[in-house]
Amino acid sequence: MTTTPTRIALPSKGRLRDDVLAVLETAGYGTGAIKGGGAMAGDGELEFLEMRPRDAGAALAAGQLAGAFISTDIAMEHGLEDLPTRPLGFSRSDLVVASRDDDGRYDAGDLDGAVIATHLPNVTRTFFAGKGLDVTIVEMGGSLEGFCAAGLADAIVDLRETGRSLRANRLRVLEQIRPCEAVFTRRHEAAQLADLELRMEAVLSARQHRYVMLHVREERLDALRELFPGLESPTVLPLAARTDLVAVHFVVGADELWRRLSDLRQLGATGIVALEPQALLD
Ligand SMILES: Nc1ncnc2c1ncn2[C@@H]1O[C@H](COP(=O)(O)OP(=O)(O)OP(=O)(O)O)[C@@H](O)[C@H]1O
Ligand SMILES: O=P(O)(O)OC[C@H]1O[C@H](OP(=O)(O)OP(=O)(O)O)[C@H](O)[C@@H]1O
Repeated sequence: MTTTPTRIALPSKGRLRDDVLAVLETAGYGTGAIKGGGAMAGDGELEFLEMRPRDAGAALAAGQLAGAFISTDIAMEHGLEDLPTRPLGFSRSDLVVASRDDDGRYDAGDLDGAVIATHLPNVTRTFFAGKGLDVTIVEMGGSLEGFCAAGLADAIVDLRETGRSLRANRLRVLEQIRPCEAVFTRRHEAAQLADLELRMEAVLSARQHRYVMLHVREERLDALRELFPGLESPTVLPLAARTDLVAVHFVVGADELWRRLSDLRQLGATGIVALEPQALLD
């Protein structure tokens, strides 16, 4: 019996591509054959197709894909927000409304009758309609900030990461619409997709944690548990030729480890090694 491959879109270029490929590679999907040249057959059950994220959003909305690596803003634009979605924690930005900093406007409510440039016409239409404002939308593919700075639009609906592009064009934020990041969105329930999500979950969770090994006096184990409240049952191992110390292995959040490192020292911990796990599932 032949099975139909489950088609997943990967970013063919742009900001999402490298991070998505890195997650897939760590999750054991060989990405060596993904070279920006189009389709890549996967393991016979999953087929990865390289597409612009925008096109992937449109294809997913049209029911032509099982899933896609896209972003919050693209999912909003194509009405995909109700599909099962896994945030990926990278390519974070804010979707904002911005206008020139000397135009006397103070919030988005000041834009009735205005011309708005955007890459996201549906999101923009819905946003202003929700406020009861009548605007003219100019859909663009290129840089929006310069267009607005030149007076060709009254405002833009665009992403802000560092704010550098807005500052360079003397624009300021009138309203934040919502935070955005890379996401995996799927349309189907399939075992291969559940497996992909589980593997990604393990990789993404592992990135936030550290596997810690250290030596400490046995009578300090309770104090160690108090330092890390989530640490109920660390692995405690004897050390060769040492009766005064034990080895302790445990997993903690990466942030928590750095916050507590000097406390660990004060507890008398030595031989501290922290590694990033490849996979972590509770
Ligand atoms: N400055 C940024 N900071 C963080 N994330 C961003 C930034 N710009 C874009 N992104 C995110 O990356 C996604 C893809 O953007 P990218 O520019 O790679 O593709 P695109 O806009 O579809 O490009 P093109 O239209 O040229 O194919 C966006 O939908 C957005 O979520
Ligand atoms: O707040 P910042 O860090 O400046 O990032 C925001 C900019 O990044 C994106 O554009 P991108 O750089 O992808 O290229 P584009 O201008 O060609 O759309 C976005 O459309 C903004 O223009």
